[in-house]
Amino acid sequence: MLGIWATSCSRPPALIGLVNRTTCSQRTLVFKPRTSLVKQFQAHRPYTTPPTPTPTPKSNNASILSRVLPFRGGSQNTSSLRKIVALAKPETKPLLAAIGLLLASSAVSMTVPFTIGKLIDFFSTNNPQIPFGLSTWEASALLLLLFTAGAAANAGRAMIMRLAGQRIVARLREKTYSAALKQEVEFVERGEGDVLSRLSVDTSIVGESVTQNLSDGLRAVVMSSVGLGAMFYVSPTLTVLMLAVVPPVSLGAVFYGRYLKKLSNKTQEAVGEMTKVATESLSALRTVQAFNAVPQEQQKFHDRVDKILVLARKEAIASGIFFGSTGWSGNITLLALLGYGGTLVSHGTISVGDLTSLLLYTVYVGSGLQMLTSFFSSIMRGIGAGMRVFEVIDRTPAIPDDSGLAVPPDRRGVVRFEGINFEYPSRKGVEILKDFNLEMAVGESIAIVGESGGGKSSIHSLLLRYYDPVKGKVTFDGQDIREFSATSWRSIIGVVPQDPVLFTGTIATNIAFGNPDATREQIESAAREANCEFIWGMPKGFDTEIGRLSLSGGQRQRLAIARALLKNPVILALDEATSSLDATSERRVNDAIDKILRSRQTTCLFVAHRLSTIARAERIVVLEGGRITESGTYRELVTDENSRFRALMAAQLNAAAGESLYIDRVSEVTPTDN
Ligand SMILES: Nc1ncnc2c1ncn2[C@@H]1O[C@H](COP(=O)(O)OP(=O)(O)OP(=O)(O)O)[C@@H](O)[C@H]1O
Repeated sequence: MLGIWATSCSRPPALIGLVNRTTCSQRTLVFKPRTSLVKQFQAHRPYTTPPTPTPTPKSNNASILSRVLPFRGGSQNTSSLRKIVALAKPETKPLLAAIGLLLASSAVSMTVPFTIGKLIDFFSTNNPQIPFGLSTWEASALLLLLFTAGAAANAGRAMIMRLAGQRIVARLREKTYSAALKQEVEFVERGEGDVLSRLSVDTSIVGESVTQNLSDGLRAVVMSSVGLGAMFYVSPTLTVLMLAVVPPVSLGAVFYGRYLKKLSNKTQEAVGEMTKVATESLSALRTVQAFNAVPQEQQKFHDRVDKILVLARKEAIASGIFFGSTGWSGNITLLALLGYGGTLVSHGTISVGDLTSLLLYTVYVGSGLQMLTSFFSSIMRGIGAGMRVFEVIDRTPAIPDDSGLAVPPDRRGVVRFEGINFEYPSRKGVEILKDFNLEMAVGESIAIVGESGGGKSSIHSLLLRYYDPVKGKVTFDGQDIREFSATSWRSIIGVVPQDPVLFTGTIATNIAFGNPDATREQIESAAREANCEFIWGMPKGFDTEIGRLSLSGGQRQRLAIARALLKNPVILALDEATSSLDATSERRVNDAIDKILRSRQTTCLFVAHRLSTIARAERIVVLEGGRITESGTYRELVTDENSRFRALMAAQLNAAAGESLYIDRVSEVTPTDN
């Protein structure tokens, strides 16, 4: 009886979560861009997400629910529950159909114990009577039809529910993904949003809780209530005897459920730690192998896996005790029922068939109660997962991308950084830029130089509105760029990052990234302008898959330049890779830059490290202590013996080679217009 339902119980929810999380972590390894991963794990400073406003419950029902549900953060629970229910709204029709089918199939299965009882009585009496005056064949055919209809209804219910669940998950994933893509980079890149696991694991849990759980929960309610009613009908005394076992088992289930939830949370955390270790070392496999740190990394991973095992052991012991004791108490009740029921049969109070029906109904009620227990724990998990998912969906990005004015694509204007103070949200109090001022005329090219970590790339981040300044403003044509919609503002800027990311796809789709409507001609022309001649040398040319290529730093940079040029940008932000390129690559990149400077009216802001690039800019500004300390043409700064620029470049060049090498190199460079 109880033993039967206990052993038939599926894997505890916590374990399901564990498996899913592991799968998700594997996905993380595949899809996460390397740079952001490394940044995520190298960042030791905690980043606090802006608090999500806690919605207040609107209806009385909601506040009642919040008191009933044993979960922290009542109003968030109810709001999450409400949103989960709202998600199921488009599926109302299929869900209603499934509920109808569920009731039909449950009604059929509830007749099984009754039918078996009647069959036993039928075969054990001398003069059997079939109800409604049916013949044996007719009764058999009717039963066969009934059970077939029940099975068909059950199959239909399962299919409809599963499909509806998957559609809900799909919608939820898309909503979460588009909400995540609109967040400011800080939220996603620093991993605080934990977007990937919300996207894969939490959305599935929510989908399960609306469909599978709803279906199981309803079935459980039908099974236990109808079963109980039938039992009272057959024998009230025996029913009361059987019910004696319910309170202790329910109490045990509550304690077990809570313990399981606690363990499950700890397990999720431990799995998260394990994933972090694996992601870190796998994304830096070259370093791990170069330093022969494989055993060290294995040990780290082993420690995390061990932690999960310890928790799994606790969970195994708890579930063993719970299911063992419920099974034991169930079987004892069964014995008591059999003993007492047997006496009633021998006294002729009830028939053998009635006793059998009663025992079978007891099993149904038991299964129903068991299902209700897991139904509630799954609902709890669904609500918890929903809270995590809706946190992303409902989050207002710090820099909204679609509100604000549109910038006409042909608008030209002066770009000004005016009295900017800037610090990263994760490093409050550490000022990267202090009263930073810079004016860029239309079509002017400026190279920013300065010490590593001085804030050069941060200027690009402000220009692109990945962040907003704490004080001051960036203006374009006299207008604060915060007045523009971020999407529209970014559409006129071409970006060449330090470490360009190439996406899965062909060379052509990568150059056309963000410009899916670009023609092949436009793509080829941008590639030509960016000196990407290597593409024509490939057997499949522009249709070569990126995944199969191992491109050099210079090639990647030129592809990124082509990608930026295809946008026909008004402003070009180029962040030069710190690592040096080989002489040919450097020349090809510089030639491409030259072409842009000569042929376009594009305002260019270079974060430059190489002398050969720096020399190409019309103006060089030196960034020190968060502000510009020097500005001038290359020749002006290089010929001024006391210039900060000279000192900086000298320090950056090989110190061992000394001043002479520096001077040699300086004299090798032939600036364009300076
Ligand atoms: N997202 C971030 N959150 C917190 N701090 C950051 C972030 N990005 C950069 N920093 C820090 O801000 C400072 C300036 O960084 P930035 O990348 O702008 O310097 P940089 O001059 O471009 O350096 P490099 O020449 O080495 O590329 C550094 O101390 C860096 O560690």
